[in-house]
Amino acid sequence: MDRIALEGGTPLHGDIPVSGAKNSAIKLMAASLLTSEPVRLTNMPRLADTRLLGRLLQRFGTQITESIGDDGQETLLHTPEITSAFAPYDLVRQMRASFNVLGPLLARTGHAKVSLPGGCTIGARPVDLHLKALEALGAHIDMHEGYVFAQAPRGLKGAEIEFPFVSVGATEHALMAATLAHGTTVFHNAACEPEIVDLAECLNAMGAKVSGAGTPTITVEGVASLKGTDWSVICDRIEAGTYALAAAMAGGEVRLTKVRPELIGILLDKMRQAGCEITTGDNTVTIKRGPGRLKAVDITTEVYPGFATDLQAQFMALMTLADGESTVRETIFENRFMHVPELSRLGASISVQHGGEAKVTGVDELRGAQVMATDLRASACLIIAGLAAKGETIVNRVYHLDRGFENLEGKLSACGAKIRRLKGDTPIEEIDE
Ligand SMILES: CC(=O)N[C@H]1[C@@H](OP(=O)(O)OP(=O)(O)OC[C@H]2O[C@@H](n3ccc(=O)[nH]c3=O)[C@H](O)[C@@H]2O)O[C@H](CO)[C@@H](O)[C@@H]1O
Ligand SMILES: C=C(OP(=O)(O)O)C(=O)O
Repeated sequence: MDRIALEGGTPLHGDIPVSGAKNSAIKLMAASLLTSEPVRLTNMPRLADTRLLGRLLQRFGTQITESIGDDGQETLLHTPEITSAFAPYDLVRQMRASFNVLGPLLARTGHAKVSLPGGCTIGARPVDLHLKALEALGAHIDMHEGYVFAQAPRGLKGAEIEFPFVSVGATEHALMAATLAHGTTVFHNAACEPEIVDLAECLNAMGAKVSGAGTPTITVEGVASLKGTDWSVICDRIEAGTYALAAAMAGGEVRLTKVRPELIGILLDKMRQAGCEITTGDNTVTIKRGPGRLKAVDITTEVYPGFATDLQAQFMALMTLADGESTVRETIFENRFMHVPELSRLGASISVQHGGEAKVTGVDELRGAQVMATDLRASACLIIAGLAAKGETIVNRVYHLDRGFENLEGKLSACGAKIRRLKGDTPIEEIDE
């Protein structure tokens, strides 16, 4: 398994282009199942998750062609016919969002058998809201041997659906299914994340009738069929935020390009409060940090437009070196502090309290050590910490990172970071060569 080696202490200078969003790309790929015509996704990130979902879609009969065009990397997905509506455990367990093929398969064919999902181990992450929403749309759902068996032989039908709490995945899942339902569906308490808007707009370009995406009430008038389209994947706000925090941690001056600054507004406010100098342009964000120490700032994760849970670990890394004590509250997932013991190996001072709260007391320095990446964003947090730690940090188990960050070493080393990938089982003693 690959590892990342970092030599901390070098300020970053340069441009970092932000890729298309993983969390949008994978839903858009699933949405392509809703039509027999080709869907061309541009500004596509090439990630372990997009590759894995591609393999799953191929099992259903999707033909996939990858190329490069005017809007970056492209993936053409074409499913003239669903040849199988079976999503096996081995593929679905590796990535939570692959469960979202259930709705499109069901809407298009009237039946599907999909394994219960896996994904980052940051909480129990049940799929009850997904299944209740599909049932409300008229699906008959059975579960046995770890599989969901769904049937709607006469098609799905529109319904009024109130989510008891906000779920990004359940909103996206039910939204896709509702596009082909008979009649009108209204979702209340829907998620408002930018990736939902991206999905809804792409579905509309395919001929769906979705309105209200980006607000808590989404209305979908079902249509008989959808057509193909070309769609540019929205920028990855989590990747953008991660590099903004990396620049703040390492010092120097970094300009993020191909980004929509308004999507990371809350993060940038928190970084300004901490003492970073931040300027935004139409599609750029510049982060500058001088030699002084940053100030401790508190954060609480919330649904969009609040502070993103997917940036909590990376922000905590920044706070480990800030002046004072900061409180980090995690309200979305019940087990998303797995990075804390790993940051402690680097010398951070953090105590986790009951109820999803961590107190971070800034220390004068971090020192390089071997650490273990436990999930995707935790991996990014360890990379950020390693950029400032004295000496060498080795991040083990980087396959998590490869799920969601395209060419991370390339992007950071282009700005002067001393970072490299150690392939496979390179012995630790060879690391200093
Ligand atoms: C692939 C993808 O887009 N992943 C993102 C998505 O995950 P995901 O879609 O899994 O996140 P949700 O918004 O659904 O989860 C929010 C909370 O609801 C709970 N829940 C969810 C569904 C359900 O049926 N029952 C239930 O109890 C979850 O356990 C969690 O505690 O949104 C999260 C919150 O912004 C992000 O951290 C993830 O990066
Ligand atoms: C938690 C994440 O991914 P997933 O939902 O696929 O596990 C993430 O992107 O941070």
